[in-house]
Order: sequence, then C-alpha cells, then structure tokens
Amino acid sequence: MGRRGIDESDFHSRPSKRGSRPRTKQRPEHSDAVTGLVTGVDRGRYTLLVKDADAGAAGTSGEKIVTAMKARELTRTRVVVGDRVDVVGDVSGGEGSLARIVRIQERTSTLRRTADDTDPYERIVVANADQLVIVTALAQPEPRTGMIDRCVVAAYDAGMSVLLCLTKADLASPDALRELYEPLGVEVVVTRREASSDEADRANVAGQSAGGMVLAPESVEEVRGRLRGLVSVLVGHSGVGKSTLINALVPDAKRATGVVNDVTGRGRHTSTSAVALALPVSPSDGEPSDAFDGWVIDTPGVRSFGLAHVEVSHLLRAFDDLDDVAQECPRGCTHLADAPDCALDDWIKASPEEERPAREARLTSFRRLLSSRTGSDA
Ligand SMILES: Nc1nc2c(ncn2[C@@H]2O[C@H](COP(=O)(O)OP(=O)(O)OP(=O)(O)O)[C@@H](O)[C@H]2O)c(=O)[nH]1
Ligand SMILES: [Zn+2]
Repeated sequence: MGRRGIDESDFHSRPSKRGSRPRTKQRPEHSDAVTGLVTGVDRGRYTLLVKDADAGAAGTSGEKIVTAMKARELTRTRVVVGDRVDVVGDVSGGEGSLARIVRIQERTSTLRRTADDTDPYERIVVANADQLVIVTALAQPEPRTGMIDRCVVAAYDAGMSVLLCLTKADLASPDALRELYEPLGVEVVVTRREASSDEADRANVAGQSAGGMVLAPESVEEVRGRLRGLVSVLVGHSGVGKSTLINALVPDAKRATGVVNDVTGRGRHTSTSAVALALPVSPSDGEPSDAFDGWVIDTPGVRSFGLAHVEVSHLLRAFDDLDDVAQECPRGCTHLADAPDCALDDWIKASPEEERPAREARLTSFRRLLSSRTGSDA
C-alpha cells in the first residue's frame, strides 16, 4: 500500500452500493445508507469514520467523524470496534448529530473471548482485524508463557496471524521466547529502551511516552513496519509497556486527554473499551503528517482470553502440516502427549533425521497451545 491519507476503506473495502441503486421514498432497505468504520464504542454511542461525500478525492480530510447509535432492529446485535456498518440519518458529523446504524457488514474475522474457561457467554472483542500483537515484557514483569499461549490460540481461532512483540529487551534477552514461539510460525519483534534515554528526553524526540520513557527509534520503526497496511489488535498485561509503545507509534493519539481526535476519532471512550487508531506512516518529525497506513486497535480492558469457545479442530486449521497428519488420528483424539495412537507422534517417528528437531519443536509448542485451552493462565 502506498502513502496516502486515512481511509476507512482500508478496512477490507468492498465496492460501494451507493449510486447504483435508485433512491426510493420508502427506503425499506436503507438504500441511502453510507458505510462507516467503528473506531470506538462508549455506552451505546459509536464513533464512526465515514467517507465525506462533499470532500474531494480520498486522502486528506476525505473522512469525517460521525456519532451513531444502533437502530432498534439491532438491539440484540453486538457492534464492535473494527466493524464496518451501514448508517442512515444525520451523518453530517456536526455538533450533537446522531446517526443510526442499520446494518453490520460481513466480518472477515472475529476475535472472541470468554470471561473464563467455563463461561458459556462468548463476546466479540474486535472485528475485521488481521493480526494480534501480543505485547510481552522480557522482564518487569516476567513473561508468562501461559498468557502468551492463550493469546496465540485466540488469534489463530479467529483466523488472525500473530506478532509477538517483546518489550524491554534492554533488561533481558529475547532468545528463550523466540525458541518457544518461532516453531509455531509466530513472528517476533523486539523493542528496547533508547540507550541515551536522558538526552533523548531533553530533546523531546518522537518515541517519548508521558512518563518520559524513550524507546529506541529503530525498534519502534521495526514494529511499525510489521503493522503497515494491516489492522492490528494489541493486547498485553499491565506494565508490559503497551502504552509506551502505542504512544511511540501513534504520537497524536492523545491517549489521556479524552478529547475526540479529528483524525482517529479517539476520545470519549471508557478506559476499558477497544479503540482504533490510525497508524502514521512515519513518526512525527515536527511536520504534521496525514499519511496513514494501517490501524492499531488498543484493548485496554482485555487482560486475558478465556478460551471456552475454541475447538481443537478449528485451532488445527492454523497449522496446515499438523492438520493433514491429524486426519489419521483415532476419532476424538485430543492430540496431547498422552493421547493413545496420536498420528502426530508417528509424524515425529517417521521424520527424516535432519527435520526431526524442527518437527519436535513444532509439535511440543503446538501441544502447549492445546493444553492452554484447558489449563490455567499461571
Ligand atoms: N526498561 C524498559 N522499561 C520500559 C520499556 N517500555 C516501557 N517501559 C516502562 O515500563 C513501565 C510500564 O509501561 P507502560 O507503557 O505504562 O505499560 P502498559 O503496558 O501500558 O501498562 P498499563 O498502563 O498498566 O496498561 C513504565 O515505567 C515504562 O516506562 C522498555 O523498553 N524498557
Ligand atoms: Zn491426534
């Protein structure tokens, strides 16, 4: 994707139906509806990014922020951040205006969680995201692989890819965690504190958090490169440095101010709801830039993933090679290490010598994921 302004069509756009349908007085199907992207949800009010019909070409200021509520027919339907919705009514975005969401467009992915593993009620956290970014500190606090595993499972179950973002590499080595997760095909990226942090503080450079922590710019830019052109959901435990990272990636997010940001629509949200932030192409270098490419969705309220809803067969689909092998398993095979006659064990035994270590690492990691479904988060 090239450089350009923020564009709600970045969210997996589909051809617009507007203009091709005749307008009728009755509008039983709301043929006058426009499409909006949900960037924030707060107590029944939805912040939408809507393409501005009056603006010129897509690009700078081609979008407006519209506040909306759900139409009555959607009362029981959950609308989440990342949803693309059809809206009618006052879509001017003017002060005090309120539009109506009449339809949710088909979702390309749904990230779900249950409150805990026995909770039958599953809720959708974010829709239409491509990638789950698991933010984990290498120290302070110590990494918890159980938590990471659960996030990986939730992402794969949702049909999303995973980026493991290891923070605080200035405090500890990422090698051990790389070894655990790379066999699963999980991409790993590492961030660290800028060595000359004090000087950077004084210079007030990009990458500075409210607390004064400055991340090494090249590590932030590596993360940005992995997020470009994608819709990414960031999750992480308290204290891992997620806010520091988001502030470095999206310096204009005005995270603590509660003021609606013209570009991102951020603001007015409670501290527990997800919010979508447009990802700048490059860090702010003093010049105001309106080039965005990708979305960062922060999930302040999500600290863990209950996985009661995840089925083994569904999870297996994220691992083509293992899924093929598991077709040979006895019916109802759990595929765990103690499962009798699990074909995955034969796959190791039949392995060419040189491939065996890689296969073993992959199967061990996969089985760890499987047990995280039922094990505790500790
Ligand atoms: N040494 C080191 N400290 C860091 C790094 N990144 C963040 N920190 C510090 O870690 C602490 C927690 O960072 P936050 O960004 O507030 O963490 P958070 O994940 O947003 O946590 P909550 O605000 O509780 O959600 C702060 O004191 C940061 O200054 C890093 O790369 N290295
Ligand atoms: Zn099996």
